[in-house]
Amino acid sequence: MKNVDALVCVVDDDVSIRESVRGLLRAEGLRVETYGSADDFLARSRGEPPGCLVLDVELPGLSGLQLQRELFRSEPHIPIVFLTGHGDISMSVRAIKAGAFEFLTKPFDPEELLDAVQESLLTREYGGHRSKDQASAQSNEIVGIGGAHRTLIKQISMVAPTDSTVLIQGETGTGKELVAREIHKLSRRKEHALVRVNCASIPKELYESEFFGHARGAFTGAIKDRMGRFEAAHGGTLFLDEIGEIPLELQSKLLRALQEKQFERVGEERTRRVDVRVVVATNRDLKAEVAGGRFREDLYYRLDVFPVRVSPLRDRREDIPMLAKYFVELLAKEMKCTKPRLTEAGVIRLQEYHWPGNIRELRNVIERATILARGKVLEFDLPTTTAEAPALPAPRSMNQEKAEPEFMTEPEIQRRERENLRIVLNKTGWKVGGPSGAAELLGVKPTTLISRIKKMGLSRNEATQ
Ligand SMILES: Nc1ncnc2c1ncn2[C@@H]1O[C@H](COP(=O)(O)OP(=O)(O)OP(=O)(O)O)[C@@H](O)[C@H]1O
Repeated sequence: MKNVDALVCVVDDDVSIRESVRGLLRAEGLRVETYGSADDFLARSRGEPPGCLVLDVELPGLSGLQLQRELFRSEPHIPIVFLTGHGDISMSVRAIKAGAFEFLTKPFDPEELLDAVQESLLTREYGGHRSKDQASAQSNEIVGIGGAHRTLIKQISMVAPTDSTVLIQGETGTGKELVAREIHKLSRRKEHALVRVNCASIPKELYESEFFGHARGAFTGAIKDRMGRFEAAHGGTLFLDEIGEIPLELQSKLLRALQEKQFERVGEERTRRVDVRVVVATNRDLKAEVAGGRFREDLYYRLDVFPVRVSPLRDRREDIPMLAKYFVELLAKEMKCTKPRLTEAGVIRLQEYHWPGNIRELRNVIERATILARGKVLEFDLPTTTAEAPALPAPRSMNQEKAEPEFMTEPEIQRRERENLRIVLNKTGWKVGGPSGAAELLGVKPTTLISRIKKMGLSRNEATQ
C-alpha cells in the first residue's frame, strides 16, 4: 500500500470500534492514534497533523460535526472520514457540504473504510491537502476533496506513466489544462517539453505550418525554415487544446501524424519522424461533433484512447470550501496583500451558486472579493440562480419496462425522477452507500445522491408512506 507510515487519527467513544479501526489500519502499515472524544483529540493531538481523521458523529461533549467546524478554521486540509451509527441523511449532507471526505455508516465495511482512508491520503499527496506547516498554496495544484476529484486524480496517476493518448473533456474553466500539465509532470517525459497548441487561435491557412512546420519559400511570408509544434514536442508531450476547433480539411493530416508519428513540413518532400505523447482537450461534445459531420470519426477514435472527464464545479460542490481557501491564500500571496477572512456564510454562498464558468470563475470571484475586502471579510456578490443540477438516471429496471415519451415536461420529469428515487430508497431501506445501497443501484456517487435527495426534499417518513 502507498502512504505506509502516514498518521491516521481515530476519534470514537466506542472502544471496540476504535480498536477494530486501529487493527485494520495498522495491518496496512499506517500509524494510528485513537481518541475517545473530540475534546480529547483537541487537547492531546498538538503535534503532527494527521493525514486523515476517522471521526464518529455522535460523541460525548463536542460532536463530530462541531470538531469538523473547529478544524475548518485551523486545519482545513485534514480529510475527514465520518463514521455514524444512524446513516442520517441530513447530517451527512451537512458534513459533506462542509467538506467531509467520506461518510460511512456503522457497522462499517472494512474494505470501504480502507478505500476511503487510502484515497484521502492519496489526495493529500497530490497537494489537495496541505498542513499549516507545509508549503503554502502553489499555483498549478489540483485542489479538491470529493469523489469526482478523487476519480480524476486516480485516472491521472494511472495514465500519466504510459504513452497513451488522453482525451480530456469538460466545460470551460474546469481545469482541463491543469490536468494535461499534471499528466506531463508525472510522465517519463517530464524532463522534455510540454508544447501546448491552442487550436482555436490558429488562422485556418496556417494550421498545417503551425503543426508540421515549413520550408523557406513554401508560401508568402515563409522567409526561413521553421519547425512545427510536433517537432518542438519531440521527446515530450504535445497538448492540443480545443481540439474540436480543428477544420475538417486538416483532420486527416493530423490523423496520419498521430497514427504514424510522421509528417512533412509544408513545401518539403522529406518525411520526418517524432516521438511525442499526445494529450488533447475540448469543451465540445466530440461525439456530437462526429454525428454532426464536423469531426472525423476515425480521428475521434484515434483520440478516444483514454478519456478523462472533468466535472463541472456545480457537480462537485464539496470541493468548494477547499478551493475557496486555496484561492484566498494563493491570491493574497500573488497580490502581496493581507489575507482576507473567508467566513462559513461566505463558503455557503459560494456553494449555492451554479458556476457556469467553473473553477476559473471561482478564482475570478475570489480575486475581485479580495481586492474589495482590503484584508477584512470576503463578501460575495453573486446572482441567485435557479439552475438545475443534471438529473439522475432513472433506475435501470424502470427504463427497460417502458420507453420515456419524448415530450415530457420539466415538472413531469422531476416528478418521475423524484418518484423513482423514492422507490429505490424504499427498496434499499434508505441505505445510500455500500454495495447494496441506492447510490450503487443508480450508478451514482453517494455524495451526488445525498445532495439530490436533499434538493428534492425527500425524507424517510415520506419514503415509507
Ligand atoms: N482542481 C483545481 N484546483 C485548483 N485550481 C484549479 C483547479 N481546476 C482549475 N483550476 C484553475 O482554474 C483555472 C482554469 O483552469 P484551466 O485553464 O485548466 O481550465 P480549462 O478547462 O482548460 O479551461 P478552457 O476550456 O477554457 O481552456 C486555472 O487558473 C486553473 O489553475
